[in-house]
Amino acid sequence: MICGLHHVGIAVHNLDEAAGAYRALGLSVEKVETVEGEQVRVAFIPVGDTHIELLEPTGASSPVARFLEKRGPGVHHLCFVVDDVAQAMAQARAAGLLLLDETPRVGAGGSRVCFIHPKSTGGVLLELWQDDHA
Ligand SMILES: C[C@@H](C(=O)O)C(=O)SCCNC(=O)CCNC(=O)[C@H](O)C(C)(C)COP(=O)(O)OP(=O)(O)OC[C@H]1O[C@@H](n2cnc3c(N)ncnc32)[C@H](O)[C@@H]1OP(=O)(O)O
Ligand SMILES: [Co+2]
Repeated sequence: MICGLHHVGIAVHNLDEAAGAYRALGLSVEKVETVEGEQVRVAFIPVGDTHIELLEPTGASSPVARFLEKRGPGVHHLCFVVDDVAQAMAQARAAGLLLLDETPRVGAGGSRVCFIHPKSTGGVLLELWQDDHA
């Protein structure tokens, strides 16, 4: 079951520079971490019940580096919080969506996540997120 919008992922060349615009609006940047598996450095900016996730690539083969090359900086994905990622994946698979993961991968903060290919969702990369520490 989808419980909410956890974050909107934004691809940026430089996380610290990009954070400036959000700080100028009075938002605060929290939880900066590197997620090795995705080759990204991320920062979470709380906004009400959801977050902005800034994504800076840490290597040339990062999916975010490829995105920046092809499309430039901007909105990269939407991430839904789910109560049971395995169940949400099974539901998405049964509906014919193209999952990028057979089993959940490790996301930010040790979450368990799965991505859904944008070509099966009308052009938007989706992430399903189960937070076991919440
Ligand atoms: C830390 C973690 C977390 O929050 O916990 C994160 O979010 S990590 C976030 C970073 N990690 C990820 O994104 C992991 C999952 N992503 C991937 O595996 C990849 O980025 C893909 C989504 C498969 C796309 O890769 P790639 O561009 O190499 O594939 P492709 O050549 O098959 O691309 C097919 C088409 O999708 C488009 N495309 C690529 N990325 C897109 C995106 N983010 N949103 C919408 N469209 C996108 C391409 O421009 C291309 O369009 P045309 O055909 O029209 O040219
Ligand atoms: Co994300």
